[in-house]
Amino acid sequence: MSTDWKDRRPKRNRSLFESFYYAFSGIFSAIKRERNLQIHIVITVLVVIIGSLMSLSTIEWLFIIFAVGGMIALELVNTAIERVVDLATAELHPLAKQAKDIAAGAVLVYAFVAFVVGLIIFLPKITELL
Ligand SMILES: Nc1ncnc2c1ncn2[C@@H]1O[C@H](COP(=O)(O)OP(=O)(O)OP(=O)(O)O)[C@@H](O)[C@H]1O
Repeated sequence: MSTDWKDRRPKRNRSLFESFYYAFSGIFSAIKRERNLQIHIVITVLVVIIGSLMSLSTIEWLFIIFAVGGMIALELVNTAIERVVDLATAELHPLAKQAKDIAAGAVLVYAFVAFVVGLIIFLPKITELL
């Protein structure tokens, strides 16, 4: 079996530090270009501020961390899929459409879950304040 693809890959990471560096530069380049990711970051900051003001329990913080962290991670994966699809074809193609729409669907599902988690945690505290 040909291993030609291995020779065409960019140079392998030499150290753990370099791997982190590339991962962080990927995160920053996605944040710079993707409006949805910027919105998620703003929401995350707001949720952390509001959560701190409402003194959430440890369990509540754990759910919030999984909700917002998972949301950002999934949006990064969605962005990576969009890039690969655009790299694979500049033409309109039904499979390219499916790949992008399914990845966007995954983000939508998680966004709904995160929203429900936020409602369950914050709604009772907000109604208590009113
Ligand atoms: N190569 C393609 N072939 C067929 N349909 C495509 C292709 N590229 C994009 N589309 C369709 O257009 C939609 C928008 O794609 P586009 O790449 O412009 O935005 P996006 O980057 O997916 O959106 P966002 O960044 O807002 O999540 C896709 O969800 C898909 O339905």
